Amino acid sequence: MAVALKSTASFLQLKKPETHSLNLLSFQKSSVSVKRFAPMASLISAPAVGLAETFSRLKKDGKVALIPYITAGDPDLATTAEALKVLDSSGSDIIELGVPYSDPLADGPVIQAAATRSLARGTNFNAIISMLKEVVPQLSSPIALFTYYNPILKRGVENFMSTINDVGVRGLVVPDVPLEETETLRSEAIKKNIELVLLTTPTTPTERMKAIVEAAEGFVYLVSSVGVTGARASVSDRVETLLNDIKEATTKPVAVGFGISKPDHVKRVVGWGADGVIVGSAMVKLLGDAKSPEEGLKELETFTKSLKAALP
Ligand SMILES: O=P(O)(O)OC[C@@H](O)[C@@H](O)c1c[nH]c2ccccc12
Repeated sequence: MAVALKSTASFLQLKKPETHSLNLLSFQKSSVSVKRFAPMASLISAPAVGLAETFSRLKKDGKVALIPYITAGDPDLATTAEALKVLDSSGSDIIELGVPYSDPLADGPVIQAAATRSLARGTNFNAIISMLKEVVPQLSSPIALFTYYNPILKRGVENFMSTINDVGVRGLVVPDVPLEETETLRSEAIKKNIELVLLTTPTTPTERMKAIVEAAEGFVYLVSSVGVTGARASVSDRVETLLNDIKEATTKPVAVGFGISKPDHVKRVVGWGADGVIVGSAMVKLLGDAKSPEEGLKELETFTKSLKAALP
């Protein structure tokens, strides 16, 4: 599927709705988070730290956020649960967890294949939510859920936000909603304490980029190159200029993703002033290619540590 990611989600295409049913969950988290969100403690639990706050803590120490992405349910949800813990303890600062979707139009072959395998195994949204309910209390990194728009629409925006908030998700990345359509998403997200990350790309016109960064919560996601997700040989020099342009428009943190797969890439992007680096396909490939879940998790740990070591 060679659909190019042009400007933020200018490629919105709504597909047929899925058939998952809504499953509202409520649960209590650690005393720390209950204290932190005392007024809503009976309904809502969330990890102590959100995305924007994670960035400001790191910045104080001159550090840059490591943000791995993995697809939920590949090879299976039990392994995803373990992978989240491994990522968390190997130096990640925020973890982006992808909800597998049948028409992942911004994804390259690696993530597409992972989503296909995951769906073939029967992974669905409710199962991901149940898994997160168990695992989020064991993590110190906040989770940003990545999903295409259709699963949100299917459940209703308000219900979707409540559901993910109830299990402690702190951020949301939705690649196929144009800025003009994010209003409802954003207001419902804010009500439920979810930070809605917005994306800008090399083809986003400056004025539009300014509107995007103005509306972004948590951090600004700078897509490093046009096209779909997937490891690339190098990170384009243009990222430096793009980063400078964004930094002129906002003081919000900016994380760069798309094609970052090696410690060298990480160093380059950090040298250009990024506040965070997002690494997806390279992580997904390790888990997908491994002979066993155990082997995949070991490789994930080694790889995450090698990226962490490349950060300040
Ligand atoms: O896979 P890469 O090239 O490392 O890119 C990041 C990434 O995987 C993650 O953020 C992502 C997965 N699917 C996406 C679709 C659109 C934008 C971003 C994403």
